[in-house]
Amino acid sequence: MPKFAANLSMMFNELPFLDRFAAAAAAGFKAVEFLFPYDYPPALLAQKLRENGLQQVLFNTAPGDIHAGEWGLAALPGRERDAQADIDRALEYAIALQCPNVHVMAGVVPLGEEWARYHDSFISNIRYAADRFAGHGIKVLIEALSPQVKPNYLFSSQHQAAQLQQDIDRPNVFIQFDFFHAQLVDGNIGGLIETLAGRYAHIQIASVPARNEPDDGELNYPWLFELLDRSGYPGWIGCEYKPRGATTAGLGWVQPYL
Ligand SMILES: O=C(O)C(=O)[C@@H](O)CO
Ligand SMILES: [Mg+2]
Repeated sequence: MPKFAANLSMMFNELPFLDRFAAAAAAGFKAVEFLFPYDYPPALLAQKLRENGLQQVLFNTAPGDIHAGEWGLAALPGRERDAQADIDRALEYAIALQCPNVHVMAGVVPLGEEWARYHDSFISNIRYAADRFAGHGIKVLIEALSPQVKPNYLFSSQHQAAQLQQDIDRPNVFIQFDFFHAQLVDGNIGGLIETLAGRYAHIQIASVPARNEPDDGELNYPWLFELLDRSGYPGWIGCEYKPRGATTAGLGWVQPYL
């Protein structure tokens, strides 16, 4: 049976952020993920999780200067100190929130820059994160982002993610397999579920192409959920979608699984 985590950055947006925990629990979710915890002290977020009987299953390292076009620092040559400080800060939150996965965001490669230099910085910073997190049993996740959402991100394909994972060569580094991006870039989601089995530790879902509830569009989600079960996927599935209307009104698709 698939296990679903509410994404509190996208879902329950009708409410202030700290109220979304209770709303997710009231809707029947047992786990949550979100992009960034850094506006709140770790103890406050831990309290929200505890009060609502929720498990935190994923968050990201800080994005850097979003207004300057940054979306993660781990691949940026010359920014190693900042990237590693962000990784250290994420580790503090992961420990406080008992969160098993942290997505370490790579960053954007500006046009005209040499991709290989960014690749090498990414490998080195992800190894740093993996070694820091290993003693705490925390996994480092890397995620391919489609150009439609994040142009010139370091990597966009699941095949690149798999190659990077191999190059990084650390046992606690896994792919964050987002079906929305994967369908836009690679297709063949069923084939990827099977060929990459064991190499992804977290999944995210949304309809394609609208990125709404996973009950419409190109992907047949009930079929994919069965395939994930058959493939023995043990992890969480993050609901990283933009509700078409009120969040609770769009939860019909998840009712059989909660
Ligand atoms: O955009 C996504 O997809 C994510 O999962 C974010 O965490 C990173 O852009
Ligand atoms: Mg995602």
